[in-house]
Amino acid sequence: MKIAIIGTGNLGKSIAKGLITNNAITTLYLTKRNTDSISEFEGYKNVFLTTDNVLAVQHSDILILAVQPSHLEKVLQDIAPMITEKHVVISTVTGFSIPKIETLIGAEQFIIRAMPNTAIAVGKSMTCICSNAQGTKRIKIAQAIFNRLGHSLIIPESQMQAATVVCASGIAFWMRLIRATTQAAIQLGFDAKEAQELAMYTSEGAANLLIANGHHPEEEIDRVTTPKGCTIEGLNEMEHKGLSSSLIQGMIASYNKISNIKKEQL
Ligand SMILES: NC(=O)C1=CN([C@@H]2O[C@H](COP(=O)(O)OP(=O)(O)OC[C@H]3O[C@@H](n4cnc5c(N)ncnc54)[C@H](OP(=O)(O)O)[C@@H]3O)[C@@H](O)[C@H]2O)C=CC1
Ligand SMILES: O=C(O)[C@@H]1CCC=N1
Repeated sequence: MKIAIIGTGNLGKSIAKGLITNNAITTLYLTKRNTDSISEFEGYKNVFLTTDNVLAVQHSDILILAVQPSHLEKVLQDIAPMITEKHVVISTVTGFSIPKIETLIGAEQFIIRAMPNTAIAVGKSMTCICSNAQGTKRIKIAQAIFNRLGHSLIIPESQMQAATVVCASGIAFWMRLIRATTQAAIQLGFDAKEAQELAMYTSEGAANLLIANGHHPEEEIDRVTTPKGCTIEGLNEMEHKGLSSSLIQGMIASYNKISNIKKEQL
């Protein structure tokens, strides 16, 4: 696949790492205005770094847009004349709707929105995908890319804002939970490195139990909470202090912020 990542920042670099590690490219063009900060990708076979978005578009079939929301309109205006029927345009940009992308490059183009997360760098992204009417003809290509770099789900565009919070911001939320678990483990006597090891692999085990068994989390919790034991004591104390409630409220705040980002684009 001939892929270009337009805007190789935090997310773009993560996607590039995932694509390179998984041998998912024929050529890969990585663009940003200052390419010094992506010099780590120099020297990879068939990977090209450039400040020239138009050049990247001309040499690629799949265009992954990963600039900040306020930069996307100008980027699309610049590359629109170069976009042809060979291109599939995949935007990862938060709050920038498909109808708005259509007004800038044309509704006849294959337009897909994808919401991956930074775990794409290690082939473990949960990526939600939607498309315009034309893009439904190419959505399998996007799914193939994102399934190679993790797990994907096709959703209606109306759910993209929620998917951004749960999956993309979700990485940061889970990191904070893992950090808090690590801090507790240190207080309970482990050194910092061991504490993080315990937190990381226990959270991986919890997720894998659900993935493998398809159970509801409470079913797995019931297997751990020995009557009158230490686990239910800890869980109930966490709930008295608002663990579930603060997570839910944080995610709703995150969701509402995206509405403001959208208004700023109007
Ligand atoms: N970070 C994440 O985990 C996720 C981010 N997203 C979305 O992805 C997008 C990028 O986010 P993130 O990676 O965090 O942001 P970054 O700021 O890290 O990356 C954006 C990159 O775009 C480059 N850029 C800006 N203008 C241009 C231009 N005209 N041409 C080419 N490149 C340009 C910038 O580099 P330079 O200034 O050198 O040009 C910068 O490195 C956002 O829209 C965000 O909502 C979605 C899911 C997850
Ligand atoms: O924080 C943000 O706005 C972007 C979108 C989701 C992850 N990072």
